[in-house]
Amino acid sequence: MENSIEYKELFERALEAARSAYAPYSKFRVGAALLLNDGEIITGVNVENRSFGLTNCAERSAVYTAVSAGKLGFKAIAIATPDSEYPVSPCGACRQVLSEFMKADAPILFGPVFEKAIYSSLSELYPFDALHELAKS
Ligand SMILES: O=c1ccn([C@H]2C[C@H](O)[C@@H](CO)O2)c(=O)[nH]1
Ligand SMILES: [Zn+2]
Repeated sequence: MENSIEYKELFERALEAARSAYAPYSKFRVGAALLLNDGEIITGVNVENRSFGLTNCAERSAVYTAVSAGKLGFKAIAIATPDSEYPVSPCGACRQVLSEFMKADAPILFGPVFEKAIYSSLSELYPFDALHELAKS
């Protein structure tokens, strides 16, 4: 499963999305690709602001785009950080938001390129959240 074509495609979509990142301050582009239960992929990018604290991460942009389109049921998420040498994992805020919508065993992969990506899961990145089952179809 870890090298499946499905995950390579998901990661490549995240990488492609990262080109649209709005990151003039950090110059650190991030793209995220959410895999829906029906196979559709929805992407998001980090959107920065000159008031730095208002920055929205790529992961949350993807989730909010999907939910705004009436789509729930997220199977996996890939996060591409092409400007980093090493994998960068989702921040705490994004882990909390992902936990609202994804099952504990949902795969989360992240890396600068697919070949260096780390395969993790929501339960590994955000443990002790198993009791909240609303919206996790
Ligand atoms: O997992 C991550 C890590 C960082 N960022 C963004 C926030 C900010 O715009 C830039 C630098 O931290 O990268 C994300 O979107 N997702
Ligand atoms: Zn984040």
